[in-house]
Amino acid sequence: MDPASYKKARRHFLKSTRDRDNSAAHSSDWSPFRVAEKRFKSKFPPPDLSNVLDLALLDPQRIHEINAGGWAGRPDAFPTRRINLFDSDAKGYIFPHIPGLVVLPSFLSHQKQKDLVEWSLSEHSKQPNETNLDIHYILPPEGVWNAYVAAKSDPSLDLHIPPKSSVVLDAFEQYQEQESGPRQLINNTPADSDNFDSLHNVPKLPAAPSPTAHPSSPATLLPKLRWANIGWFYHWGTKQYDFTKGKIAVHSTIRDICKHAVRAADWNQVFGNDSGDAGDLDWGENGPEWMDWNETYEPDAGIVNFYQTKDTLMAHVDRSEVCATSPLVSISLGNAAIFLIGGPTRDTEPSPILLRSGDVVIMSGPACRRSYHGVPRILENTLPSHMLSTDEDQREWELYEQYMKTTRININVRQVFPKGFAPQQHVDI
Ligand SMILES: O=C(O)CCC(=O)C(=O)O
Ligand SMILES: [Fe+2]
Repeated sequence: MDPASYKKARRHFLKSTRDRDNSAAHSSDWSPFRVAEKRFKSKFPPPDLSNVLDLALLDPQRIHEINAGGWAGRPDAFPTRRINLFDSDAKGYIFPHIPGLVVLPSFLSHQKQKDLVEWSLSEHSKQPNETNLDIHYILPPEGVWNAYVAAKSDPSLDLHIPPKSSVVLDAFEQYQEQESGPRQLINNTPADSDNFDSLHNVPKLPAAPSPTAHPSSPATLLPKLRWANIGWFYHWGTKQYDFTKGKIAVHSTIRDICKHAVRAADWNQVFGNDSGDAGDLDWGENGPEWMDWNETYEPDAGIVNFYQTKDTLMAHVDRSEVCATSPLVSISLGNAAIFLIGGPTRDTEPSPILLRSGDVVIMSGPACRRSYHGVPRILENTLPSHMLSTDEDQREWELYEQYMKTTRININVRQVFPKGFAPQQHVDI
């Protein structure tokens, strides 16, 4: 080795050793949740999934889907219990150490999964529903997906979507631009019925558009679509809902699926006297509410998350909803993911669960509903074959298939207010 190459190789070796030592020093400070996130994020070497719960392995009809994707966990990674489901051929599972978590693998038919992908992109990701792209771009009314499809079929219809920062700002907007500093992590106060008025009165400034965004085609913006709001508007800056913008009804397709999932679960097995630790939960002043969910559960907010295979969702708690115990229903579509769920702080060791297309997760009750959770990994190349186009839908589905090859969609639906509660009657809106 010539002296220059030797020096270079040595520098590289010393640097990588130093980096390793530094990260080792930090890793002792990492919370168990952070350690798990790091482990599942790793591309080289790929993560070991032997401690990941994979309930699809219990279903002979899903063996092809599991083998084709090349990733599998274990059906017994941690203790589970089967529960009865009403009015559904699917199966339900609960977990003694996470009271209130219910997983319904394959709850949605293959056709329903395709319908929901279509709904998420074509019907929902456009005005009046807000998306992350609306913060930075003046999107056409048909939304980024439909603009992309139109340009594919006729290139003369391709658009240059202008960024908002190129638009001349009025004085008020300029003032807001100056006010908004670097992005800060906001630890929001958990909402409840007593602090509703004070949270509602916190000013909610619009997010500042990126000054570096430039005119872009729908095809370049589509992979940057990250979320689309459902129902009550969520304000990311304060992590609170903004009731001044009014309410958009939750689409009947989504509402029906969520209600069906909540009615299907036998809540007596989840929270009743024979449910072990779940019987000791602190439900707050109104006491246990699960007995009434068949009547009182009414979704009114949520988000559609779009993940490209490199994307992750860091550990968080969804605590902006006044209803702190009512079910949150979460639908997985497309590529599979590792979902981590822990406890009230990041110091609880999280349980990893492999979620596949068509699976539904319900987070409910005082413990689970306010537990840390996140998605550290989308498992690449796991789009199941039933999400590919068929002879019949070849033309319409081709672009969906292409997009979904690198995508996972999660429809995450919540209840902010008790059924029938109208915030307009409590504050000036
Ligand atoms: O993608 C998921 O499975 C979870 C999403 C989530 O936790 C959220 O949107 O709050
Ligand atoms: Fe969440």
